[in-house]
Amino acid sequence: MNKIQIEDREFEILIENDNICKRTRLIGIQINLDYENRCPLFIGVLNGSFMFMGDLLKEITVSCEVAFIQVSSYSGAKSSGKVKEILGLPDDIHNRDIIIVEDIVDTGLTLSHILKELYKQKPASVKVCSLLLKPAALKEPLEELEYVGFELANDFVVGYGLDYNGLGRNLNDIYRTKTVVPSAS
Ligand SMILES: O=P(O)(O)OC[C@H]1O[C@H](OP(=O)(O)OP(=O)(O)O)[C@H](O)[C@@H]1O
Ligand SMILES: Nc1nc2[nH]cnc2c(=O)[nH]1
Repeated sequence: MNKIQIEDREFEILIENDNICKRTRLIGIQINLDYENRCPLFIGVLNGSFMFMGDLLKEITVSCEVAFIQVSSYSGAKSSGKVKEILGLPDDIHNRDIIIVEDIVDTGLTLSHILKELYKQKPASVKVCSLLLKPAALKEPLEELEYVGFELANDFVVGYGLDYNGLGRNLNDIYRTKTVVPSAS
């Protein structure tokens, strides 16, 4: 299935599931080496990370724990407008080795916010593992970004956990918005 339609948008295939699995296996091997004799706590950022987290964890052989958080945006009472709240953040991460698992890092703003909250509990270490990264969209460098599956251009992508209007998360492959070729006139 090279082209798909979700609501008003057409998408074309970008990364096949086979390649995602191969890359995930390599990331898993690297994490197993880096965390030998440690017990990292993997924290997945919902909703998008659920599929990557599941497949990544199958490759992890070191002793580890798993948790999930969700970052919700809502209009707070503050006049500054949007406030982001982190739901489900474990409160016992002092001195723990944390690996945050994301499906995608785009501007990096979501991660920056999560990292700021995590550091308040003084963990031993924090690294980020993201399946996808859009380097050109990053607002500022993220030194915690240690494991990256694929670097992308600034296209909107869906599938393998990522959604368009809530749809497409169940797709096995990753698709990008089809480039519209202007018709000659
Ligand atoms: O780097 P950023 O520009 O902050 O974007 C990255 C965030 O966007 C997506 O989540 P989204 O808010 O779409 O929620 P979802 O995971 O529930 O789809 C993704 O899962 C990241 O958490
Ligand atoms: N589905 C989806 N969510 C995102 N969040 C940040 N960038 C993206 C993207 O390209 N696709």
